[in-house]
Amino acid sequence: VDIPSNESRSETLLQYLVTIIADKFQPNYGLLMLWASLANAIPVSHCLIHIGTTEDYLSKNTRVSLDDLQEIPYVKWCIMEAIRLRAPGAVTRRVVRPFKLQNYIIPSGDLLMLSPFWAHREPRYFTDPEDFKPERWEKADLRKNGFLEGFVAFGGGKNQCPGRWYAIMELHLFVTLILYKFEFTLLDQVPEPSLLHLVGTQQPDRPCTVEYSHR
Ligand code: HEM
Repeated sequence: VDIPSNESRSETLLQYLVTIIADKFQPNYGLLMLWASLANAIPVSHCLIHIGTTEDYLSKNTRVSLDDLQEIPYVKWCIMEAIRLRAPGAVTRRVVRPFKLQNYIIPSGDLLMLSPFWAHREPRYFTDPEDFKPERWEKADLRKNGFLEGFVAFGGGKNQCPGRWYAIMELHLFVTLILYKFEFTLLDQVPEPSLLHLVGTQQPDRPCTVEYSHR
């Protein structure tokens, strides 16, 4: 599909991403979008709206190197903040040996669960936890693969998600490419996330229309 710049189209951005085949790099990013939004519950759209309406550094580049990504940490902070706010609902472990936790003996066979979603709402670790504040990630040593204290979206211990840095790098690249290619205008107010979909596939609590065009 060869799309002339600025031509208006009726299909959604997601439809467009899934069907384009003109550029050898694009189909993978379309699929990645689907994977990220459907499988990992990351509100990339929120992140796009935020960056698209607050940042002005995007040019017409269509190729992005790892060095380029280092120059735009703000996009990465937005991604980390999106992951923090919409982290997985629970990480589960089966107890194999009884052990004492405070005053309780936890018997073997029990399931222990940690909720990254709720843990990320702990004000001791994240001030104004419900707010989308990408700047809080400035303190994290992301270049050296360090997270913020209290951030457990990828679990922990020896079974911590082995795909975490790959996932973050791909999202960083994907969001950056989308913003290089498209310009977004927000036509509605930014909706709240639907309370019926706290984890899993995200949905807004009301329609949110965004106009997009080729840069
Ligand atoms: C933003 C995206 C992602 C999130 C939020 C995420 C989150 C998680 C979480 C919470 C766990 C459980 C960790 C634990 O039990 O302590 C996990 C495990 C795992 N993840 Fe991810 N993940 C993501 C992307 C990926 C990707 C892209 C891959 C593969 C390329 C991947 C591969 C795995 C595997 C293989 C495990 C099982 C590890 C084990 O049990 O030893 N994940 N992930």
